[in-house]
Amino acid sequence: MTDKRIENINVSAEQTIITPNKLKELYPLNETMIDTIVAGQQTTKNILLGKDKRILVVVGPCSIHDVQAAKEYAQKLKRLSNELKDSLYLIMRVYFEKPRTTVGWQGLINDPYLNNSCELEEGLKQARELLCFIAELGLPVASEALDIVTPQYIQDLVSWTAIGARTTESQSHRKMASGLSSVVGFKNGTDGNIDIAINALESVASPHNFISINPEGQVAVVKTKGNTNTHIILRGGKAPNYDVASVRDYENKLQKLGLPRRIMIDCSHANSFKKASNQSLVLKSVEDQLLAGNTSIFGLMIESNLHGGKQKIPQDLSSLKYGVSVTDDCLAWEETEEMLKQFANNIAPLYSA
Ligand SMILES: O=C[C@H](O)[C@H](O)COP(=O)(O)O
Ligand SMILES: C=C(OP(=O)(O)O)C(=O)O
Repeated sequence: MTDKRIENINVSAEQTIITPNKLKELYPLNETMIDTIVAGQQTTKNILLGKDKRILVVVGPCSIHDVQAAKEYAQKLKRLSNELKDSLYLIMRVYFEKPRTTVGWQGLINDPYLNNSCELEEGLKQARELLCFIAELGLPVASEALDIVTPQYIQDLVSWTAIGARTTESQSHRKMASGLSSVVGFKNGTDGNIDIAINALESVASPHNFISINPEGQVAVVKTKGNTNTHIILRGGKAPNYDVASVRDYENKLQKLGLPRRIMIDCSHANSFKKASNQSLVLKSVEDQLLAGNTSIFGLMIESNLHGGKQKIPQDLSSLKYGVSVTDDCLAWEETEEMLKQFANNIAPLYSA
């Protein structure tokens, strides 16, 4: 007999989960957290607009897979941020959603137990609990918005947002970003295409309409006002793109389109050939460019963890090494601290006037 099913042929299960409002009731904000987020959103905007001359540094693990290790990292970063606050504004990379080139672990929200059980509700709970902890510490957070529904659950705790290289050209991501309250950075494409990131700036500045969920979890049409607090992020492509000539080229492109010449440099990814130790070379080039008078580079991204390197997720999770990345190669905390202190010290003359 002919199988006449016409839908859900490739769907194996469907499960309703907690609503955004219910998750927020479980992990509510207090005054300290709200103060952290307001300051984080406002300061990143001021740096983007050039009103605050400090360099924004988005630094932290490639991905969060262990909430305890992330809390330990956040405590260290908070201390360092107090120390370097005259020239650098440190904001922690707290990335819960990983875009993959093909397949692989997709982050804490998607698979919090790292065993393909994909307990997404538990992932959302762990993510929100961690964000509340970091906000309570007084440290602002940066995250990538990859899934277009999850912002309803956690975005109130995020002060800066990335749209990744694999989704910068996606209309759905641009529409979602047009409604975000934070500054949003768009990466160039994995092949190095910068035009898709520049086009994204124009798209997200406009109001949009799209279908998502509301805080009660009902399907809703979201109408956005458009977000003009946006910028491009140079992450390298077929070749690195942080050098003086590339940066000038992108500044000119932005200027020709009447867009603000504001650029963040990602020291990792294709700019480092995915080798964590190369991030210091990128940082050195940024330092030289700033000292030579560059005013378009306002921010940096660095991938760093408690311990250096990376590891494959083992079958036997008891052999997972604590504080080591399960995605991209990361700098160790001590190297990160040393590198940022040196950078802050070297660019200090720019802040002494
Ligand atoms: O930032 C992390 C990775 O570079 C990104 O998620 C892609 O990873 P993959 O190429 O290993 O899938
Ligand atoms: C996935 C990331 O970067 P990209 O989109 O540049 O590959 C990331 O920053 O974690």
